Amino acid sequence: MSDMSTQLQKLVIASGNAGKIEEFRAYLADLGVTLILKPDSIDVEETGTTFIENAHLKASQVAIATGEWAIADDSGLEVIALNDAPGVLSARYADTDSDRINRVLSELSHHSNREAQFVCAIAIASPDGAIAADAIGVCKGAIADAPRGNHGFGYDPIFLIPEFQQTFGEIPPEVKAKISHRANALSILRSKLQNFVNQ
Ligand SMILES: O=c1nc[nH]c2c1ncn2[C@H]1C[C@H](O)[C@@H](COP(=O)(O)OP(=O)(O)OP(=O)(O)O)O1
Ligand SMILES: [Mg+2]
Repeated sequence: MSDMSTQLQKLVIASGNAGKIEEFRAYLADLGVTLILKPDSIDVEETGTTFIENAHLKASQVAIATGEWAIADDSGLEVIALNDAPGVLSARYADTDSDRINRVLSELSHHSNREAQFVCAIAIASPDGAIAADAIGVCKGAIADAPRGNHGFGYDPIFLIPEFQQTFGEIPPEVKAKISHRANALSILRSKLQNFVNQ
């Protein structure tokens, strides 16, 4: 691993989520690495019980399948009053984004505690599938009474940042990029990557 600076020129984004991919492109634009998309044909089963396990699975398997470095993200919403659900099952909580949002809102309607956090685990794997670095980031907030705003993706319209009294659906993307769980995880990961990326 001593000559990584010459190895890491291309990086596959191991995700099929257009919202995440857009954020990765923005957050990693200054890395000086060519970002490539994962082919749709590579589909990794998320069999882990934690965000970090699933991030490792996605990064390793996409790296091996493409023969390139790969970066993966496994993330989700933890609602305190729902015992941290939907958690790792966030993407599988219902069939569509709006159904997933409605399920959280209806399950939370009986509770007064609306505290929640987004969690993001990120892993980067070398072409042989070995995990070179990983990191976890969180972003604390609360669940809004109803969806608000059109920015972002997934649960963003119901994720309220108390400091702004706005949801991630209302907050501009460049502000989300400073405070999100994904931004926090990537900043930790980047400090670990400094040894092998020219930045
Ligand atoms: O910033 C976010 N803003 C809103 N919602 C978010 C965010 N970050 C994660 N989420 C939600 C989307 C999905 O319901 C689940 C992630 O599930 P997760 O399996 O990691 O991603 P995914 O299946 O959508 O794409 P992929 O696995 O191909 O990367 O949490
Ligand atoms: Mg997924």
